[in-house]
Amino acid sequence: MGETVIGVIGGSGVYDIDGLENPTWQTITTPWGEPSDQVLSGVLDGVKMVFLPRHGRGHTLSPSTVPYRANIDALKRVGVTDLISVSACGSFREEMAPGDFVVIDQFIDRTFARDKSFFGTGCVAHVSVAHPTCPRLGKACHEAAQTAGINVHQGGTYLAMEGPQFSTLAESKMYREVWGADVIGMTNMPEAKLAREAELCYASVAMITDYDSWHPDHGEVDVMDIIRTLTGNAQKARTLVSQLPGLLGRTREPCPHGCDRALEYAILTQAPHRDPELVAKLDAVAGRVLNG
Ligand SMILES: CSC[C@H]1O[C@H](OP(=O)(O)O)[C@H](O)[C@@H]1O
Ligand SMILES: Nc1ncnc2[nH]cnc12
Repeated sequence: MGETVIGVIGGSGVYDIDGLENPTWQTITTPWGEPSDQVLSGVLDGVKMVFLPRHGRGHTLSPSTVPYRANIDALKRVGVTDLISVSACGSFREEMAPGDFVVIDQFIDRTFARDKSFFGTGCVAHVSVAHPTCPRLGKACHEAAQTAGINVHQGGTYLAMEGPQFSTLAESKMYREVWGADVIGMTNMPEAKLAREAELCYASVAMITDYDSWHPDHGEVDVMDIIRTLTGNAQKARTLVSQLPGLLGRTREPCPHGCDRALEYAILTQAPHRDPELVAKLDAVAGRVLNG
């Protein structure tokens, strides 16, 4: 049994969280560069919580320049065990309306201009992302959203696009009709893959802001409309987060789905052939298996 430390990555519109006891903004140094911002640490209902605004306070980082590896390393380094990502998304489903939340369970990764792994030459690892989110944590997010009175959908496929421009109409229709995606955003990849490599339980909550461009009655995405919906969504997200300590508890058992042991058999490079510099950089992410 270990201590629960809840991590929250706040997407567009979510630059802080409410109600933390002893809130402190702290600078975390990582071997992967600077995280998006300082992290806000504190205690909520007796459970440690750490918050990181994905685009930085003031929203200075674009989806392609968010330092995903530094962010995940920093959260792992400060002890996060259970990581919840909240993100503004477009919807491909009539019933997933602006203002609704969707607990994501699958991804289609269309991003191409980002570092996608902590591993590489000198320390090669292959983790499974067949089930890229933690079902236990996803269930807690669903319950938290219901308790918070949010119209929430359990399960959905998130298409991660590179951006920063929104999709063309042809892309929007293809993602929806041919590929079967439910929501679209620009940031959950490689975040989810990196969280798995760092052996973190990861759940993603999509906050729907718009119908992308496919919907005949809604026309194209308008950032002013998104921002209007985002403000209400951000408050709902903070209410959802405030329910999580009660649902997750102060202590945790090993993840029943194995998220916290994802690297157990994943590293292929034999010990004498590992690059000591890369191994040193992996201290937080993979120290459990490399130095254990
Ligand atoms: C607000 S418009 C597009 C912007 O919002 C989403 O950000 P996040 O996923 O961090 O909430 C989307 O991915 C784009 O970055
Ligand atoms: N339609 C959309 N496409 C990509 N990212 C988004 N974030 C919010 N709405 C979006």
